[in-house]
Amino acid sequence: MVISTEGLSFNFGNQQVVKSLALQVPEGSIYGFLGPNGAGKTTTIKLLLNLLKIQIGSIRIFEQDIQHHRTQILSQIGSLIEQPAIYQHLTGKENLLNRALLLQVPVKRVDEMLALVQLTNAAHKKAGQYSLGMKQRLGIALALLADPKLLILDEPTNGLDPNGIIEVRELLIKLVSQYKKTVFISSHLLAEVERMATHVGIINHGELLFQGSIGELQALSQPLVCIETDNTVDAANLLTRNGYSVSDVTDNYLYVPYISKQKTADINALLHGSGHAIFSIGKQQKDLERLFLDITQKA
Ligand SMILES: Nc1ncnc2c1ncn2[C@@H]1O[C@H](COP(=O)(O)OP(=O)(O)OP(=O)(O)O)[C@@H](O)[C@H]1O
Repeated sequence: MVISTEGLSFNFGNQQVVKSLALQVPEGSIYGFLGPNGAGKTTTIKLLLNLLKIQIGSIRIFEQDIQHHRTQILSQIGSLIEQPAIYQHLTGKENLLNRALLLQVPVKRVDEMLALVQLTNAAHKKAGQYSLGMKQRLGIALALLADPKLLILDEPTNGLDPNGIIEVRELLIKLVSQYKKTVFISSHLLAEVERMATHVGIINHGELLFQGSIGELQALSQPLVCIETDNTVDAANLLTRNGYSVSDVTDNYLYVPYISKQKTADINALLHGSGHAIFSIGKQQKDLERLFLDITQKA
């Protein structure tokens, strides 16, 4: 594991904002750390980066305890929390050159990083004139300058337009697939990370409610048969009278728990035989956003 925490808890005064967290972040993963606003994501990230002092529990990064190997571990982590620290009056390239000098990184990395985050054409433009998406990418380039093995990003897509979100997403996928990095990314929107995350941790009120691969998360949701028909209320009553349970009814659709292909065909025949027009019928996995809301609202 690249990150593993045990019994990690944190209080602000008498408010417990992180509760006995056991994070497991595998090497080479894009780990989506999800939770609604105020769930405790930023606090957890600050603990991982040693910006807040551990009160209870332990953190191991690269299989080493952060309290004993702080400098060594942190030199291998690139991070972006809240707004990237960018000098607005300097160009993108000057920002990177500045940091490269500070970190004693070979200057040729600057052009490589500009190319990686697709800012080569904007290298000589003042960072203050960058769009939000460009600033985030510059922030990621700054975080990558020292070639860290692990990238920790706190809500990097916050406030970006759909194009900006896609650009950041594609960059992160490239970092993992081509450059073998591990990426830990927090978000309050599942939709933003579900297309890139390989693993997910869902936190609410400081507690980890789910952790696993994206496949394991999907497997939690029960598949449904989604039926598009003319009179959904009548159709739902007919199905109920015939022993089917109906999960949901809307103006155009009704949903029945999926049992088997044969049962789906039986439902189709039953509705059709009773004069209902079936416009479409098919198996549907509950969408992840719904599942995310279910998980976070139960807590
Ligand atoms: N410095 C602080 N002093 C006191 N309470 C704090 C402090 N920082 C955060 N909190 C509280 O801790 C809780 C968790 O906050 P945190 O910022 O970790 O959540 P989050 O999941 O990152 O939310 P967001 O998406 O809104 O940033 C919140 O109730 C917040 O008000």
